[in-house]
This record gives sequence, C-alpha cells and structure tokens, in this order.
Amino acid sequence: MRLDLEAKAFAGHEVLGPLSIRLARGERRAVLGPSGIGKSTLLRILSGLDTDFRGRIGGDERRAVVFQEPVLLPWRDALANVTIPTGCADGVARDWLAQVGLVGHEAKFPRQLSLGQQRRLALARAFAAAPDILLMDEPFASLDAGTAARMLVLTDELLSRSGAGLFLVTHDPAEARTLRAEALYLGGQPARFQPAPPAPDQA
Ligand SMILES: Nc1ncnc2c1ncn2[C@@H]1O[C@H](COP(=O)(O)OP(=O)(O)OP(=O)(O)O)[C@@H](O)[C@H]1O
Repeated sequence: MRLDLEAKAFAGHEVLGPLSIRLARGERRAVLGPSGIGKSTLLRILSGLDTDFRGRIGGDERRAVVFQEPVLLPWRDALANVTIPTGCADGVARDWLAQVGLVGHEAKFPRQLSLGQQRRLALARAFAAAPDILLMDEPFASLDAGTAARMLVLTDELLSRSGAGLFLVTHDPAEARTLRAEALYLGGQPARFQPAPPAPDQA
C-alpha cells in the first residue's frame, strides 16, 4: 500500500499533508497525535473510503477496516455478520468466530452480545475478509482495561497468524508498543509526520 498525499482539505481548509506512507503485508505502523489532528482522516484515505484528496494512492493489497464502533448488522446473527459482508463460507466464519472466542455465540444477534463481544465479532469479520492490511481506528477505546488488554493480545496473535499488516490509529503509545507497531506522530497544521514528542518525564 502506497500513499503520497500532497494535501487533504475540508471546505478549502487543509488539514493533512504533504506526507507519504508505505505499508506491506506483515508490517505494522501506528499513527499517534492529538485529538483532531487528522488520524481518522488519514485512515479513511488509506482504506479507500475518502478519495477527495490531492496525491496518489496505490497498491493492490486487500484491506479491511475495524472502526471504534463495531458497526454490525442488527437483524443478523453473529455468523451472518461475518458471512454477509465478506462473502466467506460458513465454515470460514465459524473458524474466525472460534479464533476470537465466540464459540456458542454464532446464532446470537448483536444486541445479545456485550460490547467486548461485539468488538471481537467485528475483528472476526475483518480477518474473514482475508486482508493483506488491517486498518484499525481506535478499536480498543471505551472498553474496560481488562477487555482492552485481552483484545490487544488477541489482535497481535491474529495478525501474526494471518500475516496481515496493520495500520492502527490510536491515542495511546502503549497500544502501539504492545502490537509492536512502528509509531508515526502527526503534528502541525496542516499535519505531517514529525519526530516523537519528548516523553512526559523529559518534557
Ligand atoms: N467530514 C468533515 N468535514 C469537515 N471537517 C472534518 C471532517 N472530518 C474531519 N474534519 C476535520 O479534520 C480534522 C481532522 O479530523 P480527524 O477526525 O481526522 O482527527 P483525529 O486525529 O482522528 O481526531 P480524534 O483523535 O479526536 O478522533 C479536524 O479538525 C476535524 O474537525
């Protein structure tokens, strides 16, 4: 996946660029920076959801996106929430549901699952699409600390097992370290990649 972004603007106001990213299968990067700096905007461009920018995007890697909210189909059970969006076979979906710890929950509707289980269902759906690159936007936010820690370990395992690359948007440098992702810091106006800010005890 290649992005050479010259500029991204909203209503004539430039928020991002210039910046470049290269990301291949098996590589992991995390983008960090203050609220409103442009992290989600960058993820939307990389995922192909936002094509309204100046620059070039390329690479034929399959991409899957995991958002902070699981965005599930409310009237379909967990199994169909994996098979319908991805087109994968029932057996493949059952296997991914098992890998995220949802055996026995296949026939449940999203409203019958906890938030943590819904997040794991969204993770199973993303991996069932057999992505080369997984793009994740704050996927561990608003989970209690224990659930977030388990999700992080699970994500690390599934990335290693599948060989997929990772582009993670997060506020939390510790998440990037746990996932062994190279940290990229966004700063400035319009935002670009910058050197890491000093650690709090050195500031
Ligand atoms: N659809 C939109 N229309 C207008 N402005 C937008 C739109 N989406 C984002 N912006 C602006 O672009 C800038 C970057 O937003 P973005 O959501 O990418 O930031 P972020 O770093 O992901 O923030 P947070 O960490 O709070 O989620 C912000 O100033 C935001 O107000």
